[in-house]
Amino acid sequence: MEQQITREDALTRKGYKHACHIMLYGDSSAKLFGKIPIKHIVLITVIQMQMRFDGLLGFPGGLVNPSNETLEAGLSRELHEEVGVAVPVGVDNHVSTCLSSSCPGLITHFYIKKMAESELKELETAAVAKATDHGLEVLGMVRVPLYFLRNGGGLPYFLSHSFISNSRAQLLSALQRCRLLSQGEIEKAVSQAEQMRRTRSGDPH
Ligand SMILES: O=c1[nH]cnc2c1ncn2[C@@H]1O[C@H](COP(=O)(O)OP(=O)(O)O)[C@@H](O)[C@H]1O
Repeated sequence: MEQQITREDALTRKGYKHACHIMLYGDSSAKLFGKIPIKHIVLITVIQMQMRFDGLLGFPGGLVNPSNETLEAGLSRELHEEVGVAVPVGVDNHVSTCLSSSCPGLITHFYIKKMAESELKELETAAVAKATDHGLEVLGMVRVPLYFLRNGGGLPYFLSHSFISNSRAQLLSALQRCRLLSQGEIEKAVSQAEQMRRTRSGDPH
């Protein structure tokens, strides 16, 4: 469990690195196979370093040096490199700050921004066509499937993949905070994903 601290406390601590990541999401009227409502688009990026070596998923963003720029300006700069368009981020988009348990000396800041479906689609196109990091640090943008299909398809399968740092916990708390899924649906997805992980590893417990 990551230790939560305030954004202000984080900025007074000396000797820490700061990583800022963001969940960009929006409502969608599209339907999968013409019948399963997509409801919401949640973008999450696959980052090159993790993809090359262990295939991890994470949110767009990166390291920011608060002595050179504000956390939000640094996050906007990282986003521009990764998605190829300017995405303004403000303090009002900040949702949590944690001391990383997996990476000592790292503080992770998490942000959420709601966008229009048209803006998200433009961003997905630009991420391939214009982003300087495309094919390098970022291998591609993927959408999180927020629905349930038969045999664990959709969100449970997605959650059974590997995620960098605390990004999986950030995703789950954001789904709840933004009311994109009910608490019961989130618990169902987490338990089905856990079951899949056990089945794959051959561990029945
Ligand atoms: O989506 C995320 N949520 C939380 N922490 C993350 C996420 N992605 C990466 N991190 C952590 O932040 C650190 C720096 O992130 P990233 O690799 O995106 O920055 P960089 O591209 O500037 O090197 C990583 O080493 C990892 O521990």
